[in-house]
This record gives sequence, C-alpha cells and structure tokens, in this order.
Amino acid sequence: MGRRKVTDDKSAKPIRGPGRKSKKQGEPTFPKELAQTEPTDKRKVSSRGKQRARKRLEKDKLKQTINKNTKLKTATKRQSDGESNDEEQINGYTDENQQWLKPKKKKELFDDDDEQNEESMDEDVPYDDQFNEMESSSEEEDNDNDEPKLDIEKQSKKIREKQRQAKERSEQELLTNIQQHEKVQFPSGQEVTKEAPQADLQLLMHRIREVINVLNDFKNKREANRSRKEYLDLLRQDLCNYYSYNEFLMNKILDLFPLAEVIDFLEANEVQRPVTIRTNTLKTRRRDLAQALINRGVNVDPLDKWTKVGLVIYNSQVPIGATPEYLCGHYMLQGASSFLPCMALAPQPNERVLDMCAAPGGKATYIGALMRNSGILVANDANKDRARAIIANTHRLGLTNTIVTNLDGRHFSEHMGGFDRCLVDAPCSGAGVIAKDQAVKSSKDEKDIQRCFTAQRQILLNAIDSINENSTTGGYIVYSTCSILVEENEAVVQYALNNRPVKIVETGLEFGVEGFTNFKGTSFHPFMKYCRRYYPHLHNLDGFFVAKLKKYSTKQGNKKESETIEKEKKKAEEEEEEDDSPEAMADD
Ligand SMILES: C[S@@+](CC[C@H](N)C(=O)[O-])C[C@H]1O[C@@H](n2cnc3c(N)ncnc32)[C@H](O)[C@@H]1O
Repeated sequence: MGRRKVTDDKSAKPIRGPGRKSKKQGEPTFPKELAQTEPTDKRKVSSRGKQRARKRLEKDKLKQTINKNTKLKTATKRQSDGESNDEEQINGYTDENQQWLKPKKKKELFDDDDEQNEESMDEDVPYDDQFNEMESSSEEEDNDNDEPKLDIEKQSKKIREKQRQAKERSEQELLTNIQQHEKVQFPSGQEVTKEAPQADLQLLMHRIREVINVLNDFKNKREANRSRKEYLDLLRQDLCNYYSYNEFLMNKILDLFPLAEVIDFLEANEVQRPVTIRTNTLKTRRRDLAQALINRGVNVDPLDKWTKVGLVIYNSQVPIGATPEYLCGHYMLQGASSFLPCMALAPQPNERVLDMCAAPGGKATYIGALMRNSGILVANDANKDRARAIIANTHRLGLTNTIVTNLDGRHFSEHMGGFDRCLVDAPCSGAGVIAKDQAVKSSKDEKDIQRCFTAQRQILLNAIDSINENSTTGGYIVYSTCSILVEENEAVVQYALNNRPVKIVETGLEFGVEGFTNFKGTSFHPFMKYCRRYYPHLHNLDGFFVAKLKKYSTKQGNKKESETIEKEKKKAEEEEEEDDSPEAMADD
C-alpha cells in the first residue's frame, strides 16, 4: 500500500533543500582549470571512446588477416585434395562425432551480434550511457563525431532519436491535457468512486491542487453552480484515491489541518522517519557510543539540540539491532518522539514511578535511566507476552530498580498506589505513525477510535488514582499517544479534568504545537494549550501527543467523583464483556 507510484519523474515532489548533514558542508569549490569548459569543437575523445576505436581497429586487422589465411588455406587444400571435401565443408565434422554432433551454424566472426555483445559487456562500466540515450552524454556525441560508424551504431542512433521525439511528444501531450483542464473537471459519480488508473495519477494530483486553489479563494475561483461541499467532496475522494486512505481517516485529517498543510502531512506519511537510538546513560556516554559505532562503520550524528541522549543513524554497514554495543545495552533503538513523554515526566532519583502501559519498555528504560537506577520503577503492561519484552530490555539495559507487572491498567490502582509520577503511554489508533504502519490508512473506523478512547479514559483515570497527591517531589501524570486525533488526546485529557482532581501543567518541552482549546465547536480547558502535538511534516517526528497533569488533594476534588468512579467501573465491565482485547490496539 502507500501512495501509488507515479511513473513520470516530472510529477515527483522536488526534494526540498539539503539534508542535515549536507547543510553543514559549504558549497563545493573547484580549481579554476577544472571549472573552465572546453570549446565544443576541441573536446577530447574520452578514454572509453579511444578504447572502442582501438578495439575496432584491432578487429578490422584480425578480420583481414583471417580472411587472407582462409583464402590461402582453401586454395592450398583445394590444390592438394582436389574437390573431394565438399561434404566436410557442409557438415563441419569429419570424424565419427558427426553422428551425434550437430555443427553450429556458421557465424561471421565479427557480425553485428558480436558487436552488440561487446557493447552489453560495457554496461558493467560505471557511467555507461548505453541505455540512457535520452540524457545522451557528450561523450557519446564526441565518439559519433570522429569515429567511423558501424551499421549497428547508425541504427541505434536512429532509434534513440525516435525515442527522444516520442518522449517530447508525450510530454507535450500531458502539458496540453493539463492546460485543457484549467477549470476543475468534476467527474461523474461513478468516476469519482472508481480507482484511478496509474496513468491518471498526475492529473489527479493536478486536480487536487486546483480544488485546493479554488477552496482557498472560493468566492472568486469557484464555478457558479458549484457549492463548497461539492469541491470538498471531490477533494476528499481524490486524496483518498491518490494516497490510499479510507474516507473516515481522510475526513479526520481534513478536520485537523488547514488545506495548505494537508498535502504536506500526507506526503510526510509516505516517508520513513530517521532511524534514531537513545544512549543508555546507565552504561555509557553518548560521545563514547557514537565513537564505538563510527568505528563499526555506522554513520551517526547527535539527534538534535533538544536531546542529550539521542543519535540519528544515517546509514550503517552493520545491523543496528545486533551490534555488540546493542547487545551490551549501550543503547535502545527508539523513535525520537518516544523521548518526549519521558522528558515531560521528568522522574527524579529515589521516587516511586509507574509506567502504566510499558511494553516493550522503550520509555520505561529511559525513565529508569533518568532515575539513575534508584527508587522504584513499576513497569506494567496488560499483555503478558509484551510484558516479557520489558523484562528482556530492563536486563539488557542494566536496570535494577524495576518491577515488571502484568495488570490491566483500568484496574491497576486496586493493586498498588502511592506513586510520585506515572506515565500513561496509552494504546491508540496509531494515526500518528502511518509512515510506520500503512495499514492504518484504510483499517481504522469510528468504532476503533471509540474503543481506543474508552480504554484511554479508563486507564488515565486509574493512573490518576494510583498517584499520591501529597507527594513532596511529584504528583504528576503524563499522558501520551502516537495518535493525532483529538478524540484520543485533548478529549481524553478533558475527561480526566472533568472527573478527577487534576490540572494541566506545562510539559517543559521546548517545542511542539499547542494542544487544541477549541475543535469543531467543542471547547476544551484553556490550559489545553500547554499540551504538545508533534507532526511528521513539521517536526520530522512520528505524530505524537503529550499532556502533563498534576494531581491535587482529593479534599478539594470534584464532589461527583465517587459517582463517576462507579460509572467508569460499570462501563469498564461492559467493555470487558465485549472482548475488546487491549492487545489489538496499536503499539508504539
Ligand atoms: C503504545 S504501547 C506502549 C509503548 C511503551 N510505552 C514503550 O515505550 O515501549 C501501548 C501498550 O499498552 C498496552 N495496553 C493495552 N491495554 C492496556 C491496559 N488496559 N492496561 C495496561 N496496558 C495496556 C499494550 O499492550 C501496549 O504494550
């Protein structure tokens, strides 16, 4: 799945500027003599051209010699044998082998096939332009100018010329097509819903841009008899066809972003985020780790100024998940966005910390490191198999302050409580990590989202219940998801505000987009702006949401609290009966 491939390069989105690494390098400079271009009539024959010419001369000489020798031999033979060897000439074999050996059809020593074979051997040569005639190199032209041409060369030159003309014609046709469609062409109902064929993708993208253009200046650019809704319907359908999303998710995306940003977001979902690792500061320092990896042929750099432990891997000659450093627990392979909730939680040494949905342990092991392996970290997950992965990772990374539990987060506080801090990295739809899991594009519907936010609300309320509101160092809860949907984020936090004695506090994260305080007619608490949203097209991170809450004394809490708890418990029991296994939800 994924955005369907557009075959013509012209439609490809241009790469915007250099990458991080190249930015560090200045413009390349060249010595003057190299920069000077030679006048075209005096250009030298390239080494390859010379080689070819030499080979041809040698072949011609050889051909002549062989021809001479053959004539001589035949004449001599004829003189000595008379004309008795006619049969031998025909069959090619004179011994008993002729019974079972079929003579190979006599072939000219230097016929066109041979020439072709030799040319195709040349394909191995780097920069060979044999099949890139459209971008015909000057080298080839040089050879054409000063070498006698063989038939095959003349023919192939003709073919190349024909191909070039055909390409020019098709480009011209496409341009004309696009110009003809200056006004948005509304297709018939059937055409809208049917899958766009590959060849139409360019036109589809053109129409998408045109419709966005009209919607941005609707009064002046619309067709008189067309409503805004018609344009929006067409846009949604075209985007679904072009990027392979279902209508449900595309609607959500269109609700979230201004039109100008929608394509950027969708395009960013077509590109993988950079591979990143987190240094395990319990075992090594980032600089030492980077050096060790560089020595193994890994191309690494510090991730960004907002993290002191992250490294970005540009490329590697060794598998990053199997180096001795990895096996020794010097780092965790982890998306950069996963660092953010742990940084917002800011756990302190000697605290009691709970990671409510911890498997496979990426964030839990970071929390353990931030606690400098002191205090108590409870890493919980409802999925038993996944909980085992937490054990493996805590062992590998050398955490000694961690207890792994396998409990349902919706009822966790019935087993344990009194924590200073808690992270709820909730199971979610995964609508922020489409680049990682393209299936999200077409597999999620209203019911899935509902199931997710119901569980998220229950887990978050229970996490708040596990917190010691009188903690002298903490009393904090961080709620995060790898979804960008408001239903799974601001709406869940608002639910917690309405039902538990918590307030939103600043995350302490120095970048990110503010949470929504208003969304499609729904107002959220004004402090929702302290929450942080992360987007692939803006931050080159997975789509992510981070909120930080502080629990205050229950004595000041909501009077309706016990009532709500009862309601929640009832709801949770109903949910359980519905077999909405938590494992089915997206993992980070
Ligand atoms: C987003 S993943 C957590 C990723 C993890 N924090 C990390 O950084 O490696 C969500 C996790 O929640 C777990 N989960 C789902 N429902 C749960 C529940 N009711 N209680 C506790 N954990 C649950 C899933 O098994 C899954 O491992």
